[in-house]
Amino acid sequence: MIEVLGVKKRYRKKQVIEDVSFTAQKGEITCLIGLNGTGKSTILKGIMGLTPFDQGTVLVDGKPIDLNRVAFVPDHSTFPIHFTIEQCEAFMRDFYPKFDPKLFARLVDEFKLFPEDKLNELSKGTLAKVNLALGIAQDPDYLLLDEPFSGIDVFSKEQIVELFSSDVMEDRGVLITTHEIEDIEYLVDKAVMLNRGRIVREFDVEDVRFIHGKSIVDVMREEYGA
Ligand SMILES: Nc1ncnc2c1ncn2[C@@H]1O[C@H](COP(=O)(O)OP(=O)(O)OP(=O)(O)O)[C@@H](O)[C@H]1O
Repeated sequence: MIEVLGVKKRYRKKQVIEDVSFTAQKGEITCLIGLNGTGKSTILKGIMGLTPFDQGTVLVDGKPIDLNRVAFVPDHSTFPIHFTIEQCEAFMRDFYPKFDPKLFARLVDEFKLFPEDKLNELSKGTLAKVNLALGIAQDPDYLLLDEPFSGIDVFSKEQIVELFSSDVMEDRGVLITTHEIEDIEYLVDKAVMLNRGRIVREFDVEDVRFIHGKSIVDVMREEYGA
């Protein structure tokens, strides 16, 4: 389980995250939900230590984060744009001892990627697939995904959603931010709803669906008044 405990983050004078606590379980998909600028990416980057929180603690299965067990897939590529996909893979193999070339090859095949393609020649959606494949192939226990559907066409989205419910993701804990809730609604176990850097609702998606007959978007309408 990822435990985020009482974290706070300020950028200059602006308090962006205010005392946020939640958990994300292994084997489940937890979705961080919120309108633009509510602090979702800041929380993912804070968990990874990329932009550390000012206060609070993050524990993964009761211990400080181990980057061999938690992978982060940002909404942009972190590699030099002249790199080919296979150069990215080679870098990841050197850097992450757990990187699984067979799993990467499977994802390359499923996403119909060409390893010799350079990143700067790829469409936004294809680049998102490369990032996702590189993240999953780290074989992490937990995967943090920042807007994985950003700029992705409807069929590619379907492909990624299918992947989420396949053996590739089995037993991994996923913490995801997305504005495209409808696309993954039925896969999400838990929703953590933020507003202006605070958690306003945290709920089991299935409970809310069966007991109250509400979708995540229904709850968002109530909360954000849209
Ligand atoms: N490096 C930074 N310096 C200053 N302010 C920042 C920085 N990064 C983010 N912020 C601010 O922090 C707040 C939260 O940003 P964040 O990117 O976490 O929101 P988000 O919920 O992921 O938004 P979106 O849905 O638009 O991606 C915003 O007001 C943003 O302007």
